[in-house]
Amino acid sequence: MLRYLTAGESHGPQLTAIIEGMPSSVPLSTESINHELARRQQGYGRGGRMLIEKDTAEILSGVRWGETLASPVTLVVRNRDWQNWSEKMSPLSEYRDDSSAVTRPRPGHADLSGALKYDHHDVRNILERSSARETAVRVAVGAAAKALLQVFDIRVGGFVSEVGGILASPPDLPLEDLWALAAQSEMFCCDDLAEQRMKHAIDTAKAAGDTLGGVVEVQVVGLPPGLGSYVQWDRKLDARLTMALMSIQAIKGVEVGLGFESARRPGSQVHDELFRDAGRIDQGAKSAYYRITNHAGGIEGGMSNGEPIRVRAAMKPIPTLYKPLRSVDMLTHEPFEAAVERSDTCAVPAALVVAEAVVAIEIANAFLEKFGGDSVGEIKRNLNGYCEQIRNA
Ligand SMILES: Cc1cc2nc3c(=O)[nH]c(=O)nc-3n(C[C@H](O)[C@H](O)[C@H](O)COP(=O)(O)O)c2cc1C
Ligand SMILES: C=C(O[C@@H]1CC(C(=O)O)=C[C@@H](OP(=O)(O)O)[C@H]1O)C(=O)O
Repeated sequence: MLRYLTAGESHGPQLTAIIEGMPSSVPLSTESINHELARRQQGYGRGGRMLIEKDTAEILSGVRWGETLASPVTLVVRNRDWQNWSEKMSPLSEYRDDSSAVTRPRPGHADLSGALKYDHHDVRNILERSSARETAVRVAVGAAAKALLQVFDIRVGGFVSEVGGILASPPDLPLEDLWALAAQSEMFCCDDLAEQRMKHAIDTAKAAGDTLGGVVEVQVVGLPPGLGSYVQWDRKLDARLTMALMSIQAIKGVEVGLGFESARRPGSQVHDELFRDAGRIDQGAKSAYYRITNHAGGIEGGMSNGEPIRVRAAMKPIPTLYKPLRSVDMLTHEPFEAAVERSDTCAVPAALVVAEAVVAIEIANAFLEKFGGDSVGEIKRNLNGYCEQIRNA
């Protein structure tokens, strides 16, 4: 089983992750992690913070000579902005300055509920950890999960399908070609016209002091059927992916396959019919069974069914607005209008990269549960044995 924890504040010195359960002999380099970190910093609509940060990862344990050892992997992403905050964020009591306390909770953030829950009078004690800055190191963990999956030819990618109500229409191409197209576009959206309209909508929202959300779609290709299980609620793959996606800051909805649309259609237009072709095995498929539609999004009964997994996540608009929202000062109990120094206008492309990361982590976890072993070699033997078992099914 793959487990991880992250630590670190948005304006503290660094973000740290420890990954436990990584098997031995997975190729892992800072270059592959940095590639994902750079993708997360891309995207039209980000604010001033992204001009300060140039995220790179350090691997501080669990990897030797480019391969994992099976011991815990420690990853660190440093905050460049820390140098501007070292006194305000110092662990030393002599820097305490109650006059700088943030007493004005921002609507749409963890600020107010967090201050009440943890008995803090300075909202900075909440917002530092609830910030989506934490997603930088989760993307680093996701890069490690992608590296593990890559060994078994399982790949995770995606694109932005909607921003501010503008829908992208990706061309009808294999998923990996769509990922390549998305990689060339600033909004990761595979549709030039939609991209232009999205950017214009972001400019308009920004000029009006407003913000925009959107929808991202993540796909996984190369999975055998049978990851996850129907036998217990917390083993269902769709439930686990949904939780992982909902754990991303500002994600408010998740759909698997057709999702909510399946509730509007009759059964004949929802369920994917089954076919079998023994020749598929010779062409590298793991199962002779296939479907010509994939409305289920690659998951039936809480298990991968061998088709590509397709999940979507909806991101709400960024809650910090230049157009002030009303709130209440927790010190004076007076109403006020929240003033902003800097914030993103739209971070949907960044959320796509985070969504890919958490999906990769959860898929890697389910993969290790099914084929678990301590080394890549052992997992390969387990996977091959299973493929042999289902080959003539
Ligand atoms: C990549 C990314 C960047 C974000 N940037 C900002 C930002 O600049 N300003 C802001 O107010 N919220 C930003 N958010 C959203 C908040 O972190 C999030 O809405 C807040 O923590 C409350 O959590 P909740 O929306 O899940 O309830 C961002 C979220 C993500 C995923
Ligand atoms: C730092 C990142 O995102 C941040 C997420 C965030 C929030 O409130 O969630 C607020 C902003 O940070 P700051 O308050 O320092 O300007 C974003 O820039 C990042 O994505 O790396």
